[in-house]
Amino acid sequence: MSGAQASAPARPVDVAVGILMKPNGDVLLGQRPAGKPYAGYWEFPGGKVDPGETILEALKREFMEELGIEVLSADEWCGVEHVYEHAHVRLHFFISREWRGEPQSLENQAFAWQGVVSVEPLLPATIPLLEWIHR
Ligand SMILES: Nc1nc2c([nH]c(=O)n2[C@H]2C[C@H](O)[C@@H](COP(=O)(O)OP(=O)(O)OP(=O)(O)O)O2)c(=O)[nH]1
Repeated sequence: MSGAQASAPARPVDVAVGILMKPNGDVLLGQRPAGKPYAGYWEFPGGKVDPGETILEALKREFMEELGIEVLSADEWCGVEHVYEHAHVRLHFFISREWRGEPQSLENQAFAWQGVVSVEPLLPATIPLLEWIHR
């Protein structure tokens, strides 16, 4: 392989991310479990889109797998690309105000409802979103 090929950026991986928002503006954050890159960092729940899945389908699947929550509706809000050492990701952020169920820690992760987000550290690509949410 030539040097040019070796350093070419990998195609971004699509990630579906959901911001559950209560009527009072509180949002749900989760802490990345041990064994994943950036373990212990806080993020909005979500995960990678599987082949053949729409982004919304991935969002619903991840919320069910991680938290036992059925997302009833979600609006696509914004997209952010970020290059980490472990991956180049394209994050698709959705806001949901309609879901069924209470969050459960199905992957042994911590989670927290936050008004003013005070958990840390946060995943680097997620930090700017917190400012935008409250605008
Ligand atoms: N869920 C989520 N991922 C985020 C956020 N911000 C951010 O940079 N990411 C990045 C971290 C990861 O590189 C990627 C999500 O991939 P992941 O590894 O958590 O996905 P997954 O649950 O499908 O993981 P796996 O099955 O491969 O273990 O997106 C965020 O707010 N929420």
